Amino acid sequence: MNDSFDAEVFDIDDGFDTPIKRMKLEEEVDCYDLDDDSDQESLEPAPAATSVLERALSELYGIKNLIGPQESRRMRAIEALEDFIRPASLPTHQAPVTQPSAVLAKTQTQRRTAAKDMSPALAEEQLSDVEMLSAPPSPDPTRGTPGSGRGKAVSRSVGAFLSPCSVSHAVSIALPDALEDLIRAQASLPLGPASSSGFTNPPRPLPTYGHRAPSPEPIEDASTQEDVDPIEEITLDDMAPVQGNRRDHGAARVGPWTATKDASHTPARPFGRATAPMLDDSVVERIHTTLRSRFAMAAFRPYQKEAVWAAVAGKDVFVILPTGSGKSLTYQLPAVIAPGLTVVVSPLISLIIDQVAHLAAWGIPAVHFSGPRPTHHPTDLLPGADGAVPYKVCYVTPEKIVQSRRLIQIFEQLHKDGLLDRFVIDEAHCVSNWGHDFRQDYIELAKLRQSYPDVPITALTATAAPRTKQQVIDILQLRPDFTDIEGPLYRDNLVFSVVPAETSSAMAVHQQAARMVQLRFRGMCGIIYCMSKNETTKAADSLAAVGIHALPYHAGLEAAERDRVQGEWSGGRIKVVCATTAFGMGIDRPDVRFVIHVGMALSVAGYYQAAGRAGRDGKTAECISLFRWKSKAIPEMVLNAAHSMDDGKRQHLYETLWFMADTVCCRNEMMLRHFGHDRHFQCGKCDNCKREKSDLRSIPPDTHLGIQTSLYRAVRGNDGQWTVPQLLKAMPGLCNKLKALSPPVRMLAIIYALRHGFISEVAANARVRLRPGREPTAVSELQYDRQVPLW
Ligand SMILES: Nc1ncnc2c1ncn2[C@@H]1O[C@H](COP(=O)(O)OP(=O)(O)OP(=O)(O)O)[C@@H](O)[C@H]1O
Repeated sequence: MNDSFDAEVFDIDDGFDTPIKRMKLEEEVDCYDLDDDSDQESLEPAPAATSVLERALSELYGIKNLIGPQESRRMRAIEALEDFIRPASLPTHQAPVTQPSAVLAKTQTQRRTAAKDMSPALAEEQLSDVEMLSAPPSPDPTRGTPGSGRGKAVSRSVGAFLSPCSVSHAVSIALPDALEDLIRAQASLPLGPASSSGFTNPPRPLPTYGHRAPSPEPIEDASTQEDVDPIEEITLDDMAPVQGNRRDHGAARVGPWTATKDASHTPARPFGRATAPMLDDSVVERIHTTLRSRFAMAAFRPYQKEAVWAAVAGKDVFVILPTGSGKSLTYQLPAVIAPGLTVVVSPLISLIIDQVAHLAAWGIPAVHFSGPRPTHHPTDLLPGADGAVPYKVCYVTPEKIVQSRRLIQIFEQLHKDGLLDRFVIDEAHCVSNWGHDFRQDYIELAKLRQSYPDVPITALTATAAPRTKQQVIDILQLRPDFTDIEGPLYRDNLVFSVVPAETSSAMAVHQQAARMVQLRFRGMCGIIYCMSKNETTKAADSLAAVGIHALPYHAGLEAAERDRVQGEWSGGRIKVVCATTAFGMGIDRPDVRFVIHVGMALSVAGYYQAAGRAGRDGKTAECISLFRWKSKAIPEMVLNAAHSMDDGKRQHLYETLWFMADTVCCRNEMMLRHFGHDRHFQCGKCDNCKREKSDLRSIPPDTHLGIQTSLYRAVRGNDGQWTVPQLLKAMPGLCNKLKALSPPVRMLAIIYALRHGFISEVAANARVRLRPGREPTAVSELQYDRQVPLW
């Protein structure tokens, strides 16, 4: 195994901006707490190690506060971290998957200095530690450093445990971010309760703990180590992404989510990555001052710093952060600092108006060109006699920036004068037809790079799966060295559940939703998402019938009426809006406690986007989908998908149906998988994590094969004359095994068989027939995973 690790060593007292050394290590390095007299036998993460673990877990799995005094929790945490950093299962040509960044060091000098202020006994111990650490490495790699008996930085393939106050030199590999941000994140992120249901896998013992490390090597003076190899600065962008899930159980997932393993997909990626370029101290100071004085914010949220730094450094930036995480600041703050104008392309007029109002409230001059009656003329953007631009931020719709010749002329003029600072493409997933909200005009934004090659571009979105992301990068022609910022998309305050609708009638579902609001969310603020404009009015009527005042909102309303509804809602005068997805992106009321879908979202990403309106204040909020399994519209949709939808839309439909029907897999895991995070995860809060019994889980593997075979035969037997609804209806009669399945599971069985090619669709005259596809496959060949449902 030739795996080596790129590691950086930092002096703890100098902060973590500049590594004092970069080195290559042949093996991973654990750092033990030197103050722990009991040696490695009772290795306990010191506080900083706990922070490191928590951060890693938060980054990777969205799990917070998992590390507690209980051994089992700790072990689960360590198991998770181990999975994160252990390279053993990676192909040898790959670099470690995560940033080789966080490294702690307490120099001997510092320890000697510290000893001066200690009591004689402590000082003696401290100095003895220093002496001990100065000792040359043990000639016997299987023994500890001579005379130590205490923890050392030792090579082993488990984890990184760091203690800032007691480790002499420690090297960590695999932590995703600078420690400075770790501490900030720890300070600013509320820690949610640990998952009550815990992980699906039983916690494993830690066999390597308590064993004497095989190859202790102090990393005290890296320059004397043979494996030191000065390396180019490594950023996360240089790192190869994870190839699949390095946990055995996750690699074998089946279901629509495995589609991300198709050759046409980019590989899965790790949670959370970002790297900030270096900036002059004066610039850094200015950024912090601006944050506090102009935006009245005390500190950056996670990942904002990296994005702001990169923008200020003039780089192209791609930011994928969760809904409500504060993406706007990542271009607004650099816009304030830069000398010229920042142009923001945003898809919705309501969103634009909202942003301009926010900036006005902070005293930042902003203007917009959107809608049929703009309030400004493009020449208003030109600099005055003093040469300064009157507006720092200009919002435009994609249509405007593409079509308005006058506006284009002004941008060209500003560009010539060196006053066009940056283009920002908000909701950048709209560029991609793989995205859930594709907008034709966004494609035209490709011209920005062609017309203004030297003007940097920022792309922002909360919802870009890998394929979408790549398409956005290609279309916008981001420079190869663009700064790539991805935060974990998991929001731990959102509780997802899918509730079967009592009947298939739309009216009954609206009434069910109204009762739910009346009983569970009375007096709270929320949104009811409907599938059609018509439905929004009917849903509002149903709420009125139970005494809850709600207003409808959809794109068909007059602009003034839309503004009125949004104003009433944002101003807190009405609590509930029944809306189509027109009321979505950018809606930023903090205290939305529930989002109920009475109609099916058209994609998982769209669902995430809509649900993301909830809980933006960080407090718990519920995202409920009332799903009409009994509705004939669902098989119709599957039926139509084959001949009327392109591959992307069909994939979205299958995934969404799967998301709704799956009663085993954590809802958050399904969403994260959609976004390319191929990891096993349980939030412990969603309906599936809390569910004790599932008819999916109860199907044993051989039955899966039986169902597969039955489907295959059934379709063949009828000479391919089956339509999807016919088959759904006939299924219970076709095979005993299918009889037992509920309608959702039957639907999943069909989707599964279609996705995996056991049956194939043939579209003819707007009807779809099903034909047998490839032979049913033994479950083992499908790498069946006992932890997750086969369909
Ligand atoms: N560092 C910060 N400190 C405090 N508040 C912040 C910070 N950054 C952003 N916010 C606030 O968080 C809220 C959400 O920010 P923003 O609208 O930029 O989110 P977003 O990531 O664009 O969400 P969405 O994708 O849902 O539109 C805003 O009210 C914003 O003012």
